[in-house]
Amino acid sequence: MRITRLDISGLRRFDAVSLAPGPSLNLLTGDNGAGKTSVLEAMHLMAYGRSFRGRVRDGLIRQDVPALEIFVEWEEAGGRIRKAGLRHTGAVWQGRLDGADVTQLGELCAALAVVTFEPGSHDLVTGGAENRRRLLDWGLFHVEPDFLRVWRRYARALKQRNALLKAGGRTAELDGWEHELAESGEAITRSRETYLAQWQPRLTAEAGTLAPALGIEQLTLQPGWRRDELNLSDALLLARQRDLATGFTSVGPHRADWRIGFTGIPGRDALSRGQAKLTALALLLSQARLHAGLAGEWPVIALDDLASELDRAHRARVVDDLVATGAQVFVTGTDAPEALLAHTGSLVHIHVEEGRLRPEGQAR
Ligand SMILES: Nc1ncnc2c1ncn2[C@@H]1O[C@H](COP(=O)(O)OP(=O)(O)OP(=O)(O)O)[C@@H](O)[C@H]1O
Repeated sequence: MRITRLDISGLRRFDAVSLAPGPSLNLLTGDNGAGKTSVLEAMHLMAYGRSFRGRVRDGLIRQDVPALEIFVEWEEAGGRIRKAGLRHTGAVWQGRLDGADVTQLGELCAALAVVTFEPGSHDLVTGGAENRRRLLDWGLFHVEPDFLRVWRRYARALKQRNALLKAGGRTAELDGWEHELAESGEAITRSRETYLAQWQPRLTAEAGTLAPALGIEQLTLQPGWRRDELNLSDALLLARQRDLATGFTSVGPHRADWRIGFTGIPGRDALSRGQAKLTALALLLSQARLHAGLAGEWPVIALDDLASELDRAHRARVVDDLVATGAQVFVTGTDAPEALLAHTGSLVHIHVEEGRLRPEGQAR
């Protein structure tokens, strides 16, 4: 998919700006604090319902306005033009998709696919399980039509069971919600397992060029309970007394994680910061490639501050590979990385200056 128009207002320092990106490489340059990352944040917000730098209420809305507004128009591989709008006050949001109101933010997120690599992405590798779970489920939300429905069913049952646990829980009611949890939770886990198995060879190939010394070969799901010994229904029953004491559900796919297997180093704790970044990039790019295979089109790729994240050789390799795929790519930087200038024919260069956007070369 390719974004053909992006309007942003009231986001960080932007008053109201509009961008008509090119179909291939888009470079956003400008001084520190000019607003380059904010452009990627706007796309990310539409695609994920949150920024990679925190929630909307944590400072995303311009100081002097009540709400931020984003409008994105994009073209799908088959030529269909899609439009999405989002207005967010930090507490309340309104969304539109293709001219109709949406009731769930997830509808916007399922429509627009953006993969973002940013300075915090190493957290996917070295940080806690939540971001990894979210990344895995992002892939599934986009390619498995029923996944969102099953996931919501699980989330609802989990909320109900937790509420019952806190209230001292009656057995019959707990039985009912545990049945729901077990059914939907097993389905979520099967989907995650299948997806990871499809992802693994692509990750191995991507990591083989980006970070061959690490020997990344395996992706292993940790389902959130001892699945090799018992099914989720039994695991929930077995955990019930403990869960009644603590007031929350201790087993299930909401506690899942997945691990990357390294043969070249002892484990993820041995990764340098740069290696953690390369591993995260390999994860994101291989997932984008998997998405392209399963969904039939590449997601939009956003690479924030590429020059400070990667060395010269890796920058060139990543940019060259992405240009060859035909994906639409956005790159930010204080200067134009030489890796991009090698692609002048397909490059759209935008200058970001004090919250304004100007095609490079155009008079101020
Ligand atoms: N809520 C807000 N209201 C007004 N201005 C804001 C708000 N939040 C952030 N800003 C300003 O918006 C700008 C955000 O810049 P952004 O992080 O997008 O810049 P950048 O060009 O990517 O910078 P860098 O190169 O330093 O990473 C900063 O100047 C910041 O001070």
